[in-house]
Amino acid sequence: MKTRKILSLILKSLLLILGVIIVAVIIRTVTFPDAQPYFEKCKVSDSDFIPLNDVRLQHFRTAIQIPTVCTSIDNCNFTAILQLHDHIQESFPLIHSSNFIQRILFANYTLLYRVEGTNSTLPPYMLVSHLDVVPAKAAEWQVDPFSATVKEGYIFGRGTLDVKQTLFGMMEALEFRLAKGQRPIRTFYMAMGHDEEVSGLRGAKAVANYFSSRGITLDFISDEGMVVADGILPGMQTPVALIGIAEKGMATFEFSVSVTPGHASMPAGETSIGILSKAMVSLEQNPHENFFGKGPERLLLEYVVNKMTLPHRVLMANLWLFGPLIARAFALKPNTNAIIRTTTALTMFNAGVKWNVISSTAKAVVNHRIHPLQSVADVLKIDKKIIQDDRVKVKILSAYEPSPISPTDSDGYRILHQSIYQIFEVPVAPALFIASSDSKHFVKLSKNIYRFAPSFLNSAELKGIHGNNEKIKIKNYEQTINFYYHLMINAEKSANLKSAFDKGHQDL
Ligand SMILES: CCCCCCCC/C=C\CCCCCCCC(=O)NCC(=O)O
Ligand SMILES: [Zn+2]
Ligand SMILES: [Zn+2]
Repeated sequence: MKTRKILSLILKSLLLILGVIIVAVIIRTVTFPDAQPYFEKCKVSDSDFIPLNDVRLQHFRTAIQIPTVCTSIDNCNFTAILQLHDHIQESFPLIHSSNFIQRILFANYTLLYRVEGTNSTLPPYMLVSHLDVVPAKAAEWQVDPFSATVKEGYIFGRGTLDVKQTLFGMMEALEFRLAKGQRPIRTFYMAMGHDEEVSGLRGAKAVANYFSSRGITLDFISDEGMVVADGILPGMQTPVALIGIAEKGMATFEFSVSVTPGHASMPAGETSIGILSKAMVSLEQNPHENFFGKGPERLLLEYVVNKMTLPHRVLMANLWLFGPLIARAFALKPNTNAIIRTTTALTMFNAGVKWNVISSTAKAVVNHRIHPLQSVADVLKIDKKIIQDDRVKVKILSAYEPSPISPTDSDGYRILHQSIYQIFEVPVAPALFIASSDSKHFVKLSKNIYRFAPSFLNSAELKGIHGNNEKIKIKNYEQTINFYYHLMINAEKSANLKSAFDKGHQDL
C-alpha cells in the first residue's frame, strides 16, 4: 500500500515536471525574440536595373574561357592571368579611361582599382574578388570546363561561382554607373588577387601591405563567402542569405612516418604505410569537438528561428532542452557539420616507389578548417593526442588563425543586408564562413569584414564549387551585377540607412 502511494507520488511529480517543461517550451517558442524585425520591410523601390544583355553575357563568358588556373603559388597559368587583365581592360573602357579611377598592379598579376569619390569625408570601403580558379578535370564534366557553355538556363564553367561572377559583376556595375554619368560619391577599392586559391600570399598580402604602409583603413570590406542558401538550412522553407561575419582558420599539416626500407619478401613488423594509415584513420574517425550553440551559428539561428517550420522552430527556440539533439543532427551533414566544429580532411597521401620495395617513408596531408573557438595550437595538440604515436611526425605546411568576428550593427553589415534584400527578398542572417578567402590578409585594415557572394544556390549547385560542372544560373549572374550596383549606391547613403534601420524601415 505504502509502495503504491510512493509510486503514485513519483508519477505525479514526473507528470508535473513534464507539464512545466512543455509549458516552458511553448512559452519560449511563441515569445522567441525577433532578432531581425526589419527584413520584411527593408525593400526600397528602385527603378534602376542593369539588364544582362548579350554584350555583358559575352564579357563574362570570355572571362570563364580564360583558364586562370592556380595549383600552387608558383604554378599558376600566368599567361592566362595576363590575358584576363587584357580582357578586363577591353570590356570596361569607361573604367579604364576615367581620370578618377586608378589601376594599381601588385606582384605583376594582382589588380587593385581605386575609385575616388567626390566626397572625401566619407570613409572608403573595399570590394574583393579574385582572378584565379582551381583546376578542373575535363573528363568528369558534362561540358568543357573552360567553354562557358550556355545550357538549360545556366552558364557552365570553372569560375562561374568561384568567383569570376563577382569580379565581372562589380566591374559591370561600375561601368554602368559611369555610362549613366554617375561618379561615385564615396571612395572605394576593388581588389582582385591572382593567387587566392593558393594562399593570397603574394597578391592580397601585397595589397594589405599597400594599405598599412599608407595608414589607410577601410570602413568595411566585402569579399567572397557565404551565399543565398536555397533548401540548405534545416527547417527553412524560404532561401536564406548568409553573411559570413567570421572566417574559419585553416591549418595544413603534413604527417610522415620513416622506417628502414627493405625487401617486400621479408616484411618486418609495421610498414611506414601501415603506421601512417592507422594514424590517418584515427584522425578521420575522431572528429574535433562539436561546439554547437557556442559559436556564430547561435546568432544565425536566432535570426531565423521565427521563420522556421513548426517542428524546427520549437527545437531551435529551445536549445536549453534540445541543444544536444540538434548538435548531433548538425554533425550528420557536411554543410552543417562545417559550422559547428573544426573539420578534418585528409587530402593527400603518398608512399612507395615500387611494388616489391618496403617504403622508407609515407606522407599524408591533412587540411583542417578551424572553428573560431579553437586555435592552430589547439588543433595540433588534439591531433597528436588522437594519433598517440611518436613515430608519426608532423610538420605545419601553412596555418591561419580563425578571424575576429565582425559586428552585425555596422554600416557595412547594413549596406550588405539592404543590397541583398533588394535583389533577393529573402531573410538575411549572419553566419560563419566555412572556407577561406583573401580577406584573411585584410583583418588589420577593417573591423567590419563580411564574406558573401550573391550566388543563389541549392545543395547540388553548391557542390560545383571546386567540384564538377560548376555553373551559375543566367538570372543569378544578372542578380550579381545588380547586387553590386545597389551595394555601391547604398554605401553612398549609409547614414540614411542607419536611421531607417533604427526606425524599422518606415522611411525608406
Ligand atoms: C545551418 C548552417 C548551414 C550552412 C550552410 C552552408 C552553406 C555553404 C555556403 C557557402 C559555402 C561556399 C564556400 C565557397 C567559397 C569558396 C572560397 C574558396 O574556395 N576559398 C579557398 C579555400 O577555402 O580553400
Ligand atoms: Zn574563391
Ligand atoms: Zn575557391
